Amino acid sequence: MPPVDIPGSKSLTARALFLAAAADGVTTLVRPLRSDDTEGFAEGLVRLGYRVGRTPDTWQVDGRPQGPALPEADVYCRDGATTARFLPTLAAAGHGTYRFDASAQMRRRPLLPLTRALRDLGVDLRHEEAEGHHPLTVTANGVDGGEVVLDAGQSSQYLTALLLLGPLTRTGLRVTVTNLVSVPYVEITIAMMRAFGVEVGREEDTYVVPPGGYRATTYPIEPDASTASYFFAAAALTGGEVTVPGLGAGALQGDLGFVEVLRRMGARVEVGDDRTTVTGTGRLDGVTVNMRDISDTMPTLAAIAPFASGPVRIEDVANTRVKECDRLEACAENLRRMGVHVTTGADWIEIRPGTPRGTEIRTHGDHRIVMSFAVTGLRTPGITFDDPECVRKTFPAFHEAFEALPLRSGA
Ligand SMILES: O=C(O)C1=C[C@@H](OP(=O)(O)O)[C@@H](O)[C@H](O)C1
Ligand SMILES: C=C(OP(=O)(O)O)C(=O)O
Repeated sequence: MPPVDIPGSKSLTARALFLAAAADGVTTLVRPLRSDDTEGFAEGLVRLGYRVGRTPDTWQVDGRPQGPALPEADVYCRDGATTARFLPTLAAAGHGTYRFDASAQMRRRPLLPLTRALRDLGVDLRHEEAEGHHPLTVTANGVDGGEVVLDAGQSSQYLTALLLLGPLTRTGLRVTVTNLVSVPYVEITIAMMRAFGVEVGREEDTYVVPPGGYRATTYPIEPDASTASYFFAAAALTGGEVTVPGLGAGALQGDLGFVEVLRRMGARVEVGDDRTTVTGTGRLDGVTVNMRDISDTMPTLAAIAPFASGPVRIEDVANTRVKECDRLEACAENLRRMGVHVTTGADWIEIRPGTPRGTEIRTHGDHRIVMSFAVTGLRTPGITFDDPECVRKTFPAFHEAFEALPLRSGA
């Protein structure tokens, strides 16, 4: 079957936009993700006074090492946590008054450890309503730098934001981290900072970022590995085969590791230099897996879990409760509505084998709940969604692309 064309990585696109805006010239992003999150990020840059040009396959950003071009701006971050956490951090390095707000969903999500760290660095940052949530205003006057301690147990994005800020400070930054989740996302950040000319040092739990700014470059965006997980899971579930070009052994994204979970369950997996193929074998074993590093793929696994021959237990995923929705509960709720036996704890979920019944999935406005249970729909007739279009966050054309897969089976 023809290879599946997966759109660009949300995480790489957001970081590349930040780095491009902060760099010392014009940066070109090649094949960026065009979705609500990344359009929102680019629009936020424009509101701050950056120039973002577009061709069908590229975005060009005129970097401004001195910070936003406008002395005042009001930025709406939509549902995007990368936008809502990275852009105020970028603005802090400039000079002006910048207000950030976000959707109701994003307003509920936390950012206090990041805003505390920014305040510890001398940034004047005020929350308008609830402490540690949007909306907020940054009255920026550059950042001197120094040392901060950060609890990154809810989100690695707090650490990424501070690392990205480091080279824009006057003296550099040392960030000591406790409880870090989603470690591979920090590795993406460090690799991308290197591509823009900055080497992050490491002394045990302390990340050391030198001052000196970023160099503009041309940056190709990998296909999104979390998005690819739905297509790989579809192959494993139906006995079909899916190849994704552009994601291979050299990929930056930890979420490609989801294929190793499918391999443990019985699928055939080939990770080449620049492509990955998953082939379903008809076997899908139960598994116990720690998903702390790859928790965006927890719902993908939960959605195929009832078809495994034994229980599927997913551990160490407490922070999935502070994503677009409480994903542990949303997965449990929807599986139970399908008649599947599920138990959950503070940071785990266990799903027993069963035969899911068709139902309307309660999406809670979460793109991953839709895309995950679309995979269940390959084997379960009658699955519909109360908000199918919330996939716009990362993959507006998901339904068309998924429908085009020749994988539907009752097998
Ligand atoms: O830095 C990033 O681009 C992301 C980090 C992860 O978040 P957490 O660190 O909050 O787990 C991931 O879930 C999110 O989709 C994207
Ligand atoms: C958690 C997610 O997004 P973010 O935190 O970037 O809003 C996600 O895409 O699954």
